[in-house]
Amino acid sequence: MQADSRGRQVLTLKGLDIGAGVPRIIASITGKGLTEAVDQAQAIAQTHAVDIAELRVDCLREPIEPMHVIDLVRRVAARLAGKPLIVTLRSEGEGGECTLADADYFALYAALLQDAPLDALDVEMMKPQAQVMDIIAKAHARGVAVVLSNHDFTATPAHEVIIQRLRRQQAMGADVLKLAAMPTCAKDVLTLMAATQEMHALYAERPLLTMSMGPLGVTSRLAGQLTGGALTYASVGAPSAPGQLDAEAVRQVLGIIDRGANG
Ligand SMILES: O=C1C[C@@](O)(C(=O)O)C[C@@H](O)[C@@H]1O
Repeated sequence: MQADSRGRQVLTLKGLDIGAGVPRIIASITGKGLTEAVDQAQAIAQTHAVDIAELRVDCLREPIEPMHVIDLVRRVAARLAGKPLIVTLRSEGEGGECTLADADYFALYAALLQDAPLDALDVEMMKPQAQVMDIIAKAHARGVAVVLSNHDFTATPAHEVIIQRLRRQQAMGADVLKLAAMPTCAKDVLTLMAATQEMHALYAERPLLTMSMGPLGVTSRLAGQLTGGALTYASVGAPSAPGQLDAEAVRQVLGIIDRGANG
């Protein structure tokens, strides 16, 4: 990690700087089985539009057993042509398909940290705190970055609550601060963007990854240059959440905004 004069750190994963310059683009691998997941990894490797892959382990239809998932992560990582890999188990309560008990969620993450070639791990901040802190320590001991995440698929928290959660993630030791919320009106999208901008301007020492989901929220996924968001999700094939745009289109729009903003 390098830091600027205000203490903002740039996270580097596999030589890719996150938190400086144009926002980085993440695409999710949502395959229901090994072959589909590996094919998606290959497609992500081949497009210049995507910087980072996220493997959504919760989308697997096969039993989520450590040996099986470790093998999957190895095969996916081998196809990514050097692009960094985030591994995510998204719980049902946060918009995913993982129904594992917390003990099994953390046991699987601990097993992956032992044996799988991942660059970052997505950990839901609202899980039991002692276990969250333990897995953060384990990840850091292995040189794996932690994305602490929080999702609200029904509403957008108030401006102050968004900032509080992102600050808490930072205090807990996150390397990336992530919050996704569902807007019910245009103002909710502006709330998410304004809270991100304030967090970036006043408090953030780590890269920010925030989004307002669904069709109403698409502007938030393109607004990192304005709000200070360092990363955004976009799709290669099937989106992994509502409102994700095609990665090629997002790459173009981010380039246009960057050229306009930097002359
Ligand atoms: O947390 C997120 C963000 C996301 O939900 C989105 O809205 O783009 C997509 C998920 O795959 C990812 O894990």
